[in-house]
Amino acid sequence: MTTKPERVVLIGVAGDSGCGKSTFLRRLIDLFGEEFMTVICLDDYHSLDRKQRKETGITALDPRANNFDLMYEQIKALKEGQTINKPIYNHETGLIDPPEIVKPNHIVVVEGLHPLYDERVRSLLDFSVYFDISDEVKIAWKIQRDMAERGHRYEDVLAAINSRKPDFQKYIEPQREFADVVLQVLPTNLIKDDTDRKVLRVRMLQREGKEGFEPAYLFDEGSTINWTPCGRKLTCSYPGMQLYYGSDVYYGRYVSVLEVDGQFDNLEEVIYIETHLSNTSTKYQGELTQLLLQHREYPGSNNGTGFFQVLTGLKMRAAYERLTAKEAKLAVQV
Ligand SMILES: Nc1ncnc2c1ncn2[C@@H]1O[C@H](COP(=O)(O)OP(=O)(O)OP(=O)(O)O)[C@@H](O)[C@H]1O
Ligand SMILES: O=C(CO)[C@H](O)[C@H](O)COP(=O)(O)O
Repeated sequence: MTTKPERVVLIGVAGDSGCGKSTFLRRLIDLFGEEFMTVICLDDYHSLDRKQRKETGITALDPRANNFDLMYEQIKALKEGQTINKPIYNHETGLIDPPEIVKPNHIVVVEGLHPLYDERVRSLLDFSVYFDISDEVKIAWKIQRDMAERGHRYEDVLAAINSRKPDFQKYIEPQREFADVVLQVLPTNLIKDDTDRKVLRVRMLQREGKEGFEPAYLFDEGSTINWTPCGRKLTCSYPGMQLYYGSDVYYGRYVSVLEVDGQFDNLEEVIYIETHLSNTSTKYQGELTQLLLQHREYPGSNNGTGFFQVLTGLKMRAAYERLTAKEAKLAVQV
């Protein structure tokens, strides 16, 4: 950590395992810097270890396998600037290790399965994102990772995903109602019956009416826009690229929706898209493109997943700047 923070800004990153949270966290570190930001993985609040879960048949997604009282107390303490003694869940052994000391930092990110599940924890968050990956894409990503990197068999990966599904639907998915941004990753509409899942349709749902959060928009705020970018300015090989902007109602609340379907052939040309967006919370024209270019090797950099992850990160930075400026202002007033 750099200096002692005046105001700890708390960010929630929610989603199932294998949905791109770690990639997003790397993008946040690029924006905020490692020293400035501390990540708390909520797996550390598992109250049942792997053996106990196996014996009881309770999954890690089930709230009964997690200690929300301790999670709340400790996250609240961090937000209040206090140091905590956080438990550690060891994914190698499946056991709960002795706790570690965590100090407050300017930005504290709580990431994992349940950052928005418990009403008390949720109320502490200053900004949140939920990664909503459709089953088709989730399977493709998980199979790719677990087979290539972890030596798992195709049938085992599929069985693992299916066995998580009931509790996922009961306890994890409903949290998307509470997120400020939901990133939906869906199969493309540009290729009929696509099974490759290389080309993706990605939607960024931005909550309307949150104080200080100004959703990004395409061309004209409040309009509905379908945009096929000019092929001379944005090179896209088959099946091309399609963008959309409009508003929708999500869990009974208004959201602004941005959508990118397709992939970028040439990342430098993303600037063309960026210049047609407003409220991006960039510091200079081209910053979004620059951030993407900085790590073209991150998964999804050539499509809407990377693009919207960067945009969400920029919105989090704006929230941080707004909240700390407000806090500083209040401090001056008293
Ligand atoms: N945008 C993307 N495009 C393509 N593949 C992706 C993308 N994001 C993630 N993946 C794939 O999914 C895998 C999991 O991503 P990541 O590690 O970021 O997820 P996670 O939510 O942190 O998972 P876990 O909680 O299990 O660690 C990556 O190794 C990669 O193979
Ligand atoms: O969904 C998960 C979050 O990452 C894990 O499955 C959960 O934390 C249990 O971990 P493990 O399988 O290593 O016992």
